[in-house]
Order: sequence, then C-alpha cells, then structure tokens
Amino acid sequence: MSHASVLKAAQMRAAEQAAFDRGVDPYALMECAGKAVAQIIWRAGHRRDLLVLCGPGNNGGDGFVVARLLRERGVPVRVAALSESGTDSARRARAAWDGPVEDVMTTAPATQVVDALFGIGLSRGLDGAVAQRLGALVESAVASYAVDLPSGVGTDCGTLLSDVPRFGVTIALGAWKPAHLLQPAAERCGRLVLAPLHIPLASQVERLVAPGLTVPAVTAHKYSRGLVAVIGGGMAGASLLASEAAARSGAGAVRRLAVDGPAGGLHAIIDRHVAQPEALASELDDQRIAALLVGPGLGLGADARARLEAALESGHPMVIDADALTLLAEEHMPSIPSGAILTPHEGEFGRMFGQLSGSKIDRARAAANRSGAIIVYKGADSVVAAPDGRVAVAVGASSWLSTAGTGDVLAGLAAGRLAVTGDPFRAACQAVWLHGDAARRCRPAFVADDLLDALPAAIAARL
Ligand SMILES: NC(=O)C1=CN([C@@H]2O[C@H](COP(=O)(O)OP(=O)(O)OC[C@H]3O[C@@H](n4cnc5c(N)ncnc54)[C@H](O)[C@@H]3O)[C@@H](O)[C@H]2O)[C@@H](O)CC1
Ligand SMILES: [K+]
Repeated sequence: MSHASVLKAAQMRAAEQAAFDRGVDPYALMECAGKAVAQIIWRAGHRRDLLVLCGPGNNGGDGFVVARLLRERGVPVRVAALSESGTDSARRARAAWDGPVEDVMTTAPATQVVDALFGIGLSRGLDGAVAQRLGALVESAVASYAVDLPSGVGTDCGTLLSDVPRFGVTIALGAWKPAHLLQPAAERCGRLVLAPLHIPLASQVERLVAPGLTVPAVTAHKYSRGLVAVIGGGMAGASLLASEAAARSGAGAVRRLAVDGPAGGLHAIIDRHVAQPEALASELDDQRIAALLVGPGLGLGADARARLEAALESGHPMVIDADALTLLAEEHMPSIPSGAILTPHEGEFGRMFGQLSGSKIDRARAAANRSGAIIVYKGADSVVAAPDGRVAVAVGASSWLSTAGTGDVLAGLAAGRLAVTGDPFRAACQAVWLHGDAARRCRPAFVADDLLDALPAAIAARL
C-alpha cells in the first residue's frame, strides 16, 4: 500500500469490505484503528485529563477503544456520547469500556479532547447545537485530536457541512481522504498523521510526496539537459521570473523569446528579440527545444494571440499558463496539444472548463480527461491531474505564496522540469513540490524573486 493513497468514502468502505470478505474480523479492524490512534495520542506526550466524544457509528466505536487503551496507560479519561451505539462493532467497543458514559451536551471541558463523533459516514452537517458544543470543547482544550476526520467535514469534497473547529491533529485511518487535503476542510485538520490499518488500499489519487531528483549525467551538456524556450509578451517581468525559474530548475539552457529584447535578469539566459509575432515560428523551429512556456506576461491582444498560435503550432512539449489560458478559453483557437501542462488558477480554470461538478480533485480530473493535458489546478490545495486519471494533491502550501509573480515562477519550474524529464505529469508534480518547498524556505513576506534564490536548496534537498 502507498502511504500517499487518497480514497473517497465509498472506496474506503469497499477496501474494508474486501478485507472482511477475506476473513478479517470487523471488530479486530476497529481495535487496530483505536490502538493506532491511542498510540499517536500517547506519543504526543500529554498525560492530562482527556475527554473522548463518541458518535453513534464506527467512528464512535474507535473512540471507545481509544478511551479504554489510554485509560489502561494511566491517562485520566472520560467518555461522552451523543446517543446509543448503532453498529455491532461500536456496541462491542462500548461494552469493553467499563467507565461511565456522559452526555456530549453537558459534559465538562477537558485539557485534551478527542473527536470520535463522525468519520466517513457523515451524511449531513451536525445539528447546530452539537457543532457549537464540539467547537467550544475543542477551543477550550490544550490538545485536540480528530479521529479519521474532524466531524462536520464532507469526506469526498473537503467542504464544511456545518461549523468545524480547527483541530491540533487529525489522525487519518488507513488512507487519506480528499477532506484531509482539500480546502477548507484541510485547514481544520491541523497536523495530519496517518494511522495504518494494514489492509490493501489502492488509488490513482495520491498526496503529493517529495520527489527524487537526479544529478546531471557525467556526459551531460546543456542541450542534453534540456533547452527551455520562454515566449515573452508585453509584461517583461513575468517572462523574466519564469525564465529564471526554468534556469534554476535543473534545465541545461533557457532562451527568452521576448517582444522587448534584453531586459536584465540572469546573464545565463539567452534573450532573443522577436519584435513581430510572425518571426516566432522560425525561432521555434529548433528541434533542440525540449520545453516551451507560453503565457506569463503574454497579454491578451492580437499580438499575444498570434504568439500563442505560433507556440501551439510548433509541436514542442509545452507549458501553458496565465494569459495564454485566458486566450485558449476563447473561440476559434487551435486545440490544446495533448500532453501539454496547463497551470490555471481558479478564475482561469472556470474560464476554460466552465462549471464542473464534484470536488477540486474531480474537477481537475475531468478537465485533464477532456483536454488531454496535465492540469495543475493551483491554489492553497494544488491538484495535478493527468488524462489517464492519476492525481497528486499538494498540502501545506505557504499562504505567503499568494503574491504577484509566484505563478510565473511555478510555470517556469514546470517548463524546466519538463525539459529535464520529458514526462509532463512527473514534471508538474516536481514543479509543485519544489515551488512549495522554496516557499517554506523563504521567510514570511517574501516576493516571487525570493523563491528563485531558494530553489537551489530545494533541489539539493531532493538529490
Ligand atoms: N468500517 C470499518 O470497519 C472501520 C471503520 N472505522 C471507522 O468508522 C468510521 C465510519 O463509520 P460509520 O460508517 O459507522 O460512520 P460514522 O461513524 O462516521 O457515522 C455514521 C453514523 O452517523 C449517522 N449520521 C451521519 N451523519 C449524521 C449527522 N449529521 N447527525 C447525526 N447522525 C449522523 C449515520 O446515520 C450513522 O449512524 C470511519 O471514519 C472510521 O473512523 C474504523 O473503525 C476502522 C474500521
Ligand atoms: K471524527
């Protein structure tokens, strides 16, 4: 099993059912889940009074197991339930707890609180009074843990079905669920910890993990390492940022095909002055170009459109970003080359693909399937989707990234990694990771240019 697998509720249930069909005892699985959660809470090191809130289903059952095991270790534990337990396993777990069971609505607060009210079985928001009570108990606690999911989040979509407090730690059982990674639910989870259930779980959707990068071969030269061409437009700064990111991404050479001619920036970047869009086609007629980037600072007028058309017709592996995405959403544009990397933010995504249904993961997948492109659907929860159904979801992006020019850096990184790897899905995943890691390495209030300086360290950490 991959420790990165992301499963929807129905997939999780199917995996559990398959295990039961092979003879795994459902109650043994609940004991396994409860033991893993208790171990994580124990290791967190607080030994003070702990309150476990138990719901009616198996999530509540896990809670009773956690309560029993932590009390056996000497933690002062109280349990409060919402109602009677409604499943065989939960009733068994409750019967094994020989202490009192208080009422969630009237129980006293505690230093530590464990939310085992609802997990993947939540079908609607919590009743207002219950949500309020949960919020008050979590907010007054020093340490708070959500078992599997914070109660009130939509497992498959990451929306909040009712008010949800922010937990210190969320302990995912068996696999990640979309709500652990997608906003706004992800932010309510706090620190994410995965508790293994030891049952086979497979998914095409994964949490983005740190990539393994390689050093250039001893025989490498600048073209074997990948030549990146960046098409400039009316706004020079954007293509400069993208070119510099490409140059620092591990690519062998970067050529900026700019409207304006030399505009400063790194001496290592070759600036070509392409005043007229008609001249672009001959500049692009170079088989050594391993990746082409179009979009940052391109503009939206007729000149920009002509440059984009030349890019699309060049046949090079490409990254399409920013203004180029807005232009592509217009009618009568050439179709998107299959295997291209598209990097839309929310607004660009909507302009290109309209209103799609489902979670951000579902929408990114549908867009990749429809366009034949790799979609990097950007945001606080960036989703990378391939037309064959593979998805990687990035978590923990610094909110300081929400500043001008960071998208240009990401696009340049994607083009650079595309030139190095020749594999658009891998390149997009590597770019999103390196971008996020560079941001983590920058101090608060950084600007996009600072990310460029942090890239060598981000790359070095992955070699
Ligand atoms: N299926 C299994 O064998 C295992 C399940 N595990 C745990 O079980 C959880 C799933 O258990 P369940 O399927 O019983 O689901 P939950 O425990 O998440 O809750 C389902 C129960 O809550 C009720 N309900 C749903 N929304 C409600 C709302 N808004 N207000 C009031 N009642 C509501 C449902 O009718 C049902 O009775 C997982 O998240 C995980 O914590 C673990 O014990 C591992 C093994
Ligand atoms: K829970």
